[in-house]
Amino acid sequence: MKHILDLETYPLDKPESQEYAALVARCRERLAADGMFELKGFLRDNVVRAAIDLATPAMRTDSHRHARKHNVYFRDSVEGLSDDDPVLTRVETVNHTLCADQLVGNPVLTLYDWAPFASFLAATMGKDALYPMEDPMARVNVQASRDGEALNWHFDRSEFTTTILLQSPEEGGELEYRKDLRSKDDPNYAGVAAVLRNEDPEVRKARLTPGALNVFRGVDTLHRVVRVKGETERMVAIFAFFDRPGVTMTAKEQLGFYGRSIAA
Ligand SMILES: O=C(O)CCC(=O)C(=O)O
Ligand SMILES: [Fe+2]
Repeated sequence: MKHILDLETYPLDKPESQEYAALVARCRERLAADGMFELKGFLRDNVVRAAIDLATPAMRTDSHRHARKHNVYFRDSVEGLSDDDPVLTRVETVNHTLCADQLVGNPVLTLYDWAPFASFLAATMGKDALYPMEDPMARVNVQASRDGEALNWHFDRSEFTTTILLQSPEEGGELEYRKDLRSKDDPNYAGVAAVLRNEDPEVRKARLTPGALNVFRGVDTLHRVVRVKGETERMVAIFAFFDRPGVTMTAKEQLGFYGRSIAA
């Protein structure tokens, strides 16, 4: 793993060490303060390059182009809101996805299956454990956004999202986010509508660095990727972990997300 990750700076292989404890503490502080932490240079530069080179040809020919209109909840309706409520304004998302079965040999999969990675993420999130999925498609995705495209405003369905940016576009592609916009007890619809109108001064923009590990609390943090501009596509690896082992998607979910389905 030392050829893939910078284990001198980020000693994920030494969970008993003081350095590991200090790293976990730093990540937890950032999560509490910013709703996000970023570990720059986590994936080694030559590995980032290899991950891009391996994914790019398949991205051109085999990726699933997913274009959809959705609201921030990815739901058709929300109890207590009329269908024309500004909170349910539909925004457009376009991106291109490669699934784990199309990433064979890619170092992002090697990282995903390395158990200390899941343990480290769990520790930063204050969880006892996290487990990789058993779904042959959903485990790891590499998503590309091309000129004029982006993942639009949404809350995540899972509590945390774990990504590594592989390639930045020439322009755009930043992660724009509004921390703690809602909570379990308060959906803050007025606040959601204000962000959608571009009227919330607390929205922040993070320019992610290729190779950096990024973890954020997307369940209460409204976020989007800024529309990409230019020839170079934005490419990001997205890692799916759950707090129980053996999670899979149904065939219907696979079809909905990826336009095809394969059995686990
Ligand atoms: O592409 C990114 O940086 C964010 C991805 C994201 O928000 C998601 O997968 O839910
Ligand atoms: Fe998200």
